[in-house]
Amino acid sequence: MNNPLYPAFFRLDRLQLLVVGAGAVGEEKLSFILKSSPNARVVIVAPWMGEELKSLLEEQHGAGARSRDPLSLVVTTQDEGHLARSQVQGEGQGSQVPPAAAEDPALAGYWTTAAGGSVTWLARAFRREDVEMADLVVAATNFKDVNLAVHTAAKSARRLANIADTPDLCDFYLGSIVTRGPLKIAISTNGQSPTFAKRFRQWLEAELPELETTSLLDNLKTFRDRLTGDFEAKVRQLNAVTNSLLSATHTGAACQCPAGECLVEAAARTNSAPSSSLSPSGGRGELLPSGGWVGPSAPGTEKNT
Ligand SMILES: C[C@@]1(CC(=O)O)c2cc3[nH]c(cc4nc(cc5[nH]c(cc(n2)[C@H]1CCC(=O)O)[C@@](C)(CC(=O)O)[C@@H]5CCC(=O)O)C(CC(=O)O)=C4CCC(=O)O)c(CCC(=O)O)c3CC(=O)O
Ligand SMILES: NC(=O)C1=CN([C@@H]2O[C@H](COP(=O)(O)OP(=O)(O)OC[C@H]3O[C@@H](n4cnc5c(N)ncnc54)[C@H](O)[C@@H]3O)[C@@H](O)[C@H]2O)C=CC1
Repeated sequence: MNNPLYPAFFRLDRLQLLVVGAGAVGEEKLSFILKSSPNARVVIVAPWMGEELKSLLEEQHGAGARSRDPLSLVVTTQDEGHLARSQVQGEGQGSQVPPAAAEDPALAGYWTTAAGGSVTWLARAFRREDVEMADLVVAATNFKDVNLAVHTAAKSARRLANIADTPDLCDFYLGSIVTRGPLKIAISTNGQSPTFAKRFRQWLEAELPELETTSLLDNLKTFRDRLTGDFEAKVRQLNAVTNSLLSATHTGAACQCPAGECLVEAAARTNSAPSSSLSPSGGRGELLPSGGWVGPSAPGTEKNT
């Protein structure tokens, strides 16, 4: 097996992303990026923008004609994750929009999200100095030579680059993404079958219940925050409760919590690790909603993992 990819989870609110090309592929990349990271800071460079991407940006923030005069754009949104046309302020929004983009005469669109993200569109062809304003660069134009020029510029400026039509030139691949509350799953097939990544994402989305997954992780956080003792004791106790969780899912069977109890307490008894006073609900038992974990079988139950 030759699959040496190393996954990492980027904080896109702390990085500047440049996407070159805004057609079908640019739209696909951006729709997944913005869905997963509505707080992302994105600059798009492309002479024209595809209708689907325009709709994604326009529909989600309501009406408003695109304008080349950024000062005529207005702030409107309230909803987290939704994009709204907003006033570009080179100085005030300096942390959001690179000054070079805010001052660019090609500025053709600007949207912000309530989550703190922004999308800035420069309607012109790529220039190699564009990479200077970015930490991460995605090239998604329909011209191989333009994509290659993006790669060359990114590499000479030591920026990380994704070149959508040439996996061999990519520093990183974009993956399929599943989000369930605090749980984020990224899927890659090492570039072999993006369609499988998409299908596997859809399967996970269907199998992983939103509410239960979220409440399980929220409760585990509460449980974790309440633990006392040294690092080893905490690891032991957390392994104890989650070991029981994995055992229940390993066979694919739903968890069999005794009525009114939960896996935390069952684990506390069988592993005699955390006392029931450490259970997140103070003994009432709410780690798992009644009916238990209904996700897919756990792939393995290695110790201490
Ligand atoms: C290497 C990589 C680089 C990168 O783009 O990061 C790459 C490269 C290429 N994709 C191509 C084609 C398609 N890509 C998709 C879809 C997705 N592609 C994504 C990622 C990646 N695609 C990276 C590897 C990820 C991995 O390791 O598995 C996903 C997961 C994430 C995302 O795009 O955000 C997203 C699914 C999101 C979702 O739905 O969850 C579909 C299906 C569809 O659109 O329905 C098709 C058509 C069917 C097919 O070919 O499978 C082509 C040929 C282009 C051509 O022929 O012209 C190349 C270039 C080549 O392989 O040479
Ligand atoms: N990685 C992936 O998942 C996939 C990659 N691809 C590849 O992605 C590439 C892009 O395809 P589409 O989006 O369908 O093309 P498209 O024709 O829909 O869009 C091209 C975009 O590039 C922009 N563009 C053209 N010249 C430019 C320049 N000099 N500077 C900046 N932007 C410029 C255009 O304005 C437009 O926004 C193709 O080469 C295709 O092989 C295709 C499917 C999936």
